[in-house]
Amino acid sequence: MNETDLWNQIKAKFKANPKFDHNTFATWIDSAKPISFDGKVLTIEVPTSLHQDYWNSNLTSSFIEYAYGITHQDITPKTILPGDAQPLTRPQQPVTQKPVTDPHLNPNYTFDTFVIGQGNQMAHAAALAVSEDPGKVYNPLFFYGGVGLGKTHLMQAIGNKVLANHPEAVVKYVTTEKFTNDFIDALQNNKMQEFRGIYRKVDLLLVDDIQFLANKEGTQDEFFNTFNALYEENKQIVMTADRLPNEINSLTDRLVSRFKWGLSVDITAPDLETRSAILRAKAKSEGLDISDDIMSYIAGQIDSNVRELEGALSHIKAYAALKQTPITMDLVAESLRSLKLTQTKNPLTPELIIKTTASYFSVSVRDLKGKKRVQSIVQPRQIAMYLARELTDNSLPKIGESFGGKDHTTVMNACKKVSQRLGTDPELKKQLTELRTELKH
Ligand SMILES: Nc1ncnc2c1ncn2[C@@H]1O[C@H](COP(=O)(O)OP(=O)(O)OP(=O)(O)O)[C@@H](O)[C@H]1O
Repeated sequence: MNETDLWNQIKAKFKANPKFDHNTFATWIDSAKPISFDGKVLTIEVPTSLHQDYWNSNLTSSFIEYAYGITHQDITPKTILPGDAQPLTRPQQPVTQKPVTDPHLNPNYTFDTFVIGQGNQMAHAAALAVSEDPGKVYNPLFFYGGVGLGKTHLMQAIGNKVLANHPEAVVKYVTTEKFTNDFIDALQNNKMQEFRGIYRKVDLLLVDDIQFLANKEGTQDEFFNTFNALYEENKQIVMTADRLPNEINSLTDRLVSRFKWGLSVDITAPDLETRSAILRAKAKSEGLDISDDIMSYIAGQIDSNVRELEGALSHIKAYAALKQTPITMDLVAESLRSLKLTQTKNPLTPELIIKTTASYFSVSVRDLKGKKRVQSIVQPRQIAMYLARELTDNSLPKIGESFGGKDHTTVMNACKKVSQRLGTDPELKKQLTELRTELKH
């Protein structure tokens, strides 16, 4: 979906909501122009900085809700002012006859930016081979391993390379969650033909986090059929998971055996040397001046995964900017200490929010996760859902799961109810403030 289609659909939802009257709509919403959409952020241009402020305080949460309803993705708005927009580089005419589908690839996830080391060498080699000869060498290619070790990066590097070599190729990256949502959406709206048209006409299908197929029989069936259709046409399939296919709970045998047709490669945690090399590459790309000693020190301190290594570097960068000092060993040590403190201090999860909200309102956790419809339970439950949405980055379906397996629409409606009541109920505002303070302690 491009920015204009998405924006038009979101705009229609604003228009249909009586909360936004004609004037509000015309002044704040209709005056915005869609600029770009990268799969996560829809950039819109608004006429003045006043509009930006108004968007930030009054429209953002509805926007996110509507965007989720349309795409089943967490999409946030970014407002910019006239003149801020990058000049459009897109050609006026389509250069090829290729169907216009967004591959959803991060352009930074390339082979050039991937540091090879112990733990990912084999995965890198397999990825490169597949990108040079898709559909021929290892099909399917399956990466497995722990979080933040570069599986998504490598998988998308294949996509970027295939597109660079063959601009006409149709490449599609999806998370398993997105595949599942698309499938359910197609079923509910009688759009299976369209769904199959999209998924079975790609040259390269990249599916991330296959472990989320666990316990989803219907989606597994459809995935099996998609897999077969592509495989028979020699189209390349690449998948990732946090474990081997046969270790994924209730993954049907026929899928497990299909996945074994190709090559499964694991990615393991990088050693000290590789971590230092990754840090050096990241620091260079961000123009940071950090000595080798300091680099090794950081790599020695953060030994979990590459995502945390990147997080530590950003933290150090921000810390140095804040203190307006160069990056010295002392500054790094202090910065990492503060990072570790915030990490242990603030593990906000829906579970913790449920527990805190339950004790605040003197109701039980079980009731908040249950189905009782009495007001004394329903309101705390809605408040807990609202806070989980606000204070964690869990998706609506994930939050629903934490509340005893509720549907994402239930969470969405709860957030909506709380937002609406906030305008008229000062007591609710006070309760939310107190809960937020308690949760941040
Ligand atoms: N070898 C590497 N060289 C450069 N960057 C890397 C490397 N490995 C991982 N990264 C970076 O670390 C971050 C996390 O990697 P990625 O998202 O690919 O992990 P993942 O294995 O898919 O994790 P998850 O299962 O949690 O999604 C990304 O920003 C990625 O660019």
